Amino acid sequence: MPLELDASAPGFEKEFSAFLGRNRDTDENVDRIVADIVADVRKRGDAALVEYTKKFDRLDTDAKGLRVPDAERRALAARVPAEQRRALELAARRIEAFHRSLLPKDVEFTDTTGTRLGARYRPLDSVGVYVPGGTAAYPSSVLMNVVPAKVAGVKRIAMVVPTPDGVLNPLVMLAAEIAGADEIWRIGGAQAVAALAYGTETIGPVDKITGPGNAFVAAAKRRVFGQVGIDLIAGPSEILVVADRHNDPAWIAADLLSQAEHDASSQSVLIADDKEFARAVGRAVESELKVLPRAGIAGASWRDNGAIILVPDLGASAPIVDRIAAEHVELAMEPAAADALCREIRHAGAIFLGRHTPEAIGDYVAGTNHVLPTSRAARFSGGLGVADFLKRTSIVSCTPDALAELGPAALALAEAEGLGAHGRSIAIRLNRRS
Ligand SMILES: NC(=O)c1ccc[n+]([C@@H]2O[C@H](COP(=O)([O-])OP(=O)(O)OC[C@H]3O[C@@H](n4cnc5c(N)ncnc54)[C@H](O)[C@@H]3O)[C@@H](O)[C@H]2O)c1
Ligand SMILES: N[C@H](CO)Cc1c[nH]c[nH+]1
Ligand SMILES: [Zn+2]
Repeated sequence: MPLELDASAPGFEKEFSAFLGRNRDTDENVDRIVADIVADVRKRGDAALVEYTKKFDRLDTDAKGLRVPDAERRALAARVPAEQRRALELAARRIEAFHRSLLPKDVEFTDTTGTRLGARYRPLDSVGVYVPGGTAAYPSSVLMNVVPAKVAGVKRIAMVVPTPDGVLNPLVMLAAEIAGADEIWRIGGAQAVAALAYGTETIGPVDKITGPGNAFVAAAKRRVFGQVGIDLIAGPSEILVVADRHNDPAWIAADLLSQAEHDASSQSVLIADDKEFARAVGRAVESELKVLPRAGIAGASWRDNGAIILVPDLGASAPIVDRIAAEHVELAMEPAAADALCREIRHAGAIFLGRHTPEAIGDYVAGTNHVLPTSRAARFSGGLGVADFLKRTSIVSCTPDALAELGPAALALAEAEGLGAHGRSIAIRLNRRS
């Protein structure tokens, strides 16, 4: 059974804080293992990459064999049945359309002094896209990363994906083809992140690494940040369902398990205002676990990281939702109630409204991005978007009059900071001594 909490009970605050404080993806062990792998790949390049790929993915190849040749990609992609191809194409079109709408516009602004100020956006030169593949293949994650990178105009997109036992997934290859990845490398985990960050003899380094992954991938991204940019920490998946008693318990159970089945470290939480309904959902989860293909992973996740929280009033549950700051929040209630609660929620990666918007629709075809912040990172971060593949440059242009107006204040501040050369570079243009 998962943890059961009652928000009206006296010990709630202590138990809830302990639940929030649990660390599912940054335990010291993971960090230590990842530190060694990253340092080793940085030092020994391809030789280390090949060794770790053999150890973790059971792929025995030399460095040349790590790159997927275009012909192999095409041959595999051609095997994908028409229905799945159409589904991927539909998803790609919808993701592209939504992400085009997120493209920021350059800004130009002239203030009252005549100073021209601007901000312009330019695409990154190169990105490395991590596509998970350790326990399941994620063609949808290929689209979620590569399509926005293309919309932004990134020139070089290097995709990495682990291939357990050396098996390449045809749908992942097709998704890479549809979205337009430039390079595909069959590597994963911390070693892939390190190779993208520092480069090896065969893999050119990139400027930024994006994409979700397990705890090892998330820890590696944290570690290489600074050498390269990273998008956000998109680790083991999470779902928080706020459901009233008018839902079918089987629907809610299915939603909770949809994220539990990703990873034993995933987190599924139910917030309900009716004890009998919450119990019925718990029973429905147990019965669904008897037939689910990934029941081992989903069951472990539900029992170890799951929670059922009883609240007196769902309409007032936003503060609890915010403290969990989940990757996905589902509001399974009447549309007006869902809209009202949605307005109150401040911390969530994505919010799904109403009884007919299961989170899984956002994983695949809604058009929004499924690479979203986990481990409460929704407090300070949103999901992956076009902006992650762009950088902003500020532009400043002063006329002589504008400099004459603004210069004295800058000069005063430079003098206050004791930075003489700063002051001089302004004063010299104002024909003054500083
Ligand atoms: N938050 C999001 O937006 C989002 C989106 C999609 C997927 N996900 C998450 O991605 C993850 C996918 O995980 P996965 O494991 O299937 O694939 P993965 O590609 O993330 O990880 C596989 C790699 O992990 C490394 N690894 C595994 N065990 C290791 C060990 N003991 N020591 C060192 N390295 C080890 C190996 O190198 C292996 O290649 C799940 O946690 C899922 O929830 C998150
Ligand atoms: N739910 C995952 C994000 O947390 C994304 C995904 C990919 N495939 C299925 N689901
Ligand atoms: Zn999912």
